[in-house]
Amino acid sequence: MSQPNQPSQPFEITVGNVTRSLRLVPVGQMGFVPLVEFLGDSELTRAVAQALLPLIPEGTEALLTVVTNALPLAHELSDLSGLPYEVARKKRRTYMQAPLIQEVPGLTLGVSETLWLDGLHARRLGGKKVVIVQDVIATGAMATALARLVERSGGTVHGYLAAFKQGESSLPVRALQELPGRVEP
Ligand SMILES: Nc1ncnc2[nH]cnc12
Repeated sequence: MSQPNQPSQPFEITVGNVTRSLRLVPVGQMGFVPLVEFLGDSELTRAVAQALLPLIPEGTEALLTVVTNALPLAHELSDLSGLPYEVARKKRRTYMQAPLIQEVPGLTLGVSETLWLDGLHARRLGGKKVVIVQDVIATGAMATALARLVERSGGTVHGYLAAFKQGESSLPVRALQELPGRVEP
């Protein structure tokens, strides 16, 4: 059943020669936001990674992302740039060794979450200049939690890259485009 105040117009984005109509999804009190989906869309993922490539700060030595939607993007960016990447999980896995555990307060598309970074992977970030890679940076809560994981791993945060920025966060984010933070029905 469609929701009473569902906006009917999707939000259109173009990156390189790829255009997508993003459907608007309801989020808490924010109204509706255009949903960015990289999963299952290798064409958009590649176009975004290619566009982000020149935005990777000089001197970057590694990338850090978080499951799930940003993962294909980080993978593609790693492939194009030759930079290694690490991935924070949202579930504990039994094979993790001394994982770093980091709480993320309330997120745009959900409630609070916990991040898990395998100790073996954390060690690979040690002493490195690390750039955080995300699909969308909205409040910056996830980006800040990832930054804490970098610091706790002994690395330094060298920048924040996102395909899209949404609303105002105080972080120095490099993004391709702005998404409307709230779409009125
Ligand atoms: N618009 C959006 N699409 C996908 N993931 C998001 N996370 C926060 N905002 C988002």
